[in-house]
Amino acid sequence: MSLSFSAAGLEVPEQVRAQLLQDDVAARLIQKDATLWGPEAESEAAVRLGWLDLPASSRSLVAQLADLRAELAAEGIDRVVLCGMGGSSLAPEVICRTAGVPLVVLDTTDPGQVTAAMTDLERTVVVVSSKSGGTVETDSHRRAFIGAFAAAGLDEEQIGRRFVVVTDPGSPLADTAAAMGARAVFLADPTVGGRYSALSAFGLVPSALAGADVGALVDEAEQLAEHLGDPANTAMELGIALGGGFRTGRDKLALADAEGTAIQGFGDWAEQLIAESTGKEGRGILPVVLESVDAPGSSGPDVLLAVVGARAPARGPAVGVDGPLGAQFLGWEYATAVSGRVLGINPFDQPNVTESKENTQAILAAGLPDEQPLATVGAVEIRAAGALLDGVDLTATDGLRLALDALLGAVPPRGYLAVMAYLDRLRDAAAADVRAAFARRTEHAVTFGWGPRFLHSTGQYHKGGPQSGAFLQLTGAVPEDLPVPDQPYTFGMLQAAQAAGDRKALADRKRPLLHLHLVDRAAGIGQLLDALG
Ligand SMILES: O=P(O)(O)OC[C@H]1O[C@](O)(CO)[C@@H](O)[C@@H]1O
Repeated sequence: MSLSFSAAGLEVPEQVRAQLLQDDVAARLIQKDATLWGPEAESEAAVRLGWLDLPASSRSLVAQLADLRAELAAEGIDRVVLCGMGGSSLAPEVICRTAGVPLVVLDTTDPGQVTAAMTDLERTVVVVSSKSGGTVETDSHRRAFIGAFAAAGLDEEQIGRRFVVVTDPGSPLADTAAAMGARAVFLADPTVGGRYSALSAFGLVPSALAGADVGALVDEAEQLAEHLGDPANTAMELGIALGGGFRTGRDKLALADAEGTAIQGFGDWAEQLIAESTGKEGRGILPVVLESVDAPGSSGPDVLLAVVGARAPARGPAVGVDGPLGAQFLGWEYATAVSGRVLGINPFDQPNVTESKENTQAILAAGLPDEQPLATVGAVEIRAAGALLDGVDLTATDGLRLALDALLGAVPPRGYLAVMAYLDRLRDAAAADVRAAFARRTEHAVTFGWGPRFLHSTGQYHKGGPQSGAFLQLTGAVPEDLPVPDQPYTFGMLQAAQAAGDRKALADRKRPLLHLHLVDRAAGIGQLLDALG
């Protein structure tokens, strides 16, 4: 089966469909017509449409990866750790979860989570994936693992053999990989952007090494690719729904895996694709990843529900996209590119992501800010930007709830609340429950992201999209920090600088922001959930 599309209760302005048809968008897209997104996007689009070729061009990787997996297995190496951010790790995570094979994904700077990944080293291979080769999180992971292997007694040559690298040709990481004698280096197609790279070496290498059937993924995508020139193909229908939903005020896309579907966690991948592609120039579609189809936030006046792995629920407004994972990846990429044309933006750049990165670097160089809490309630230090908490009695017994209510009250009409947790997403997993707890208390869309991972995803939308967000930042105490070898900072300092850098980017935009620092993470999360009822 390829991909099927269904919709319920969604009224798409006829003009959206008619215009796409009249402009011959389906045929022009598969011919890689870089003029589809306007003159300003043309030069970027000209070097960003290679993802359309991947169902054919990635096939040669399949046998090569099976051989590499067998070679590693023969040496007793069967545990795969993937270091990569955003487009360099989100697809492998969905692929491996869906296939039910273990893959340790490191897309964090949390010292506890990084330390916990450095176990079972005798059977571990580390895949370092970075398109640019310059992403600080990924480079820090690479350094930490080199240190850990050395501490375990491996010599330089043996250490190099524990690394597999995926990067673009000519990137600094390609040089580093050669210098460290990496076991294998996969140079990806540079005309494929990070969030469109699921079916490239970025998606396939770690997944295949972990044991997923990547040949099947390529087959599934290829079956859909054959139809993409058809003006009424299913991916085009999805693109029309996304763009048409936006035009009718449904600019929040609630994403859920269908109950019982084999596909696991698709929303986290689609979130980056949609947020980074469309959230710019003051507009965009905000993806809201739901815990289930019926979770709070699945409906609302500005919400379009998208169910992955089933038909659209009759209650609508909703779309359903059914079909295997390989086809889903390609179909959503195509639909996002189409919706970019409807929105009138360039779906291939991420102009506001560098800002937080630059803030992080500046803070690391200048030293972390010394911020004093406005109040401490149990395990939670309350900090805020601007006048958000003016007049709020934080000394009251329910001071924390009052602060949270003040934040909710600051969400503008048709706005959203973003919860951003710079915590350990395994040990502090309960923090994610905050999303549904908030969503039960408000009509506004509520999103949740783990920092710094969301900086490479919804972070673009927060800063480049409509300025209608209110933000809750969670940070936590670091009981045991971890050095980043040969750098003047630790993981804990990097994590804190990333959080502070993003606070600055949001404060510069005068966005309402509440910062809660959990001096005891588990107790603080519990308190927060209690306060939200
Ligand atoms: O693969 P890289 O270059 O390390 O980038 C990781 C991620 O960072 C971003 O470039 C921007 O945050 C994403 O678009 C990308 O997927």
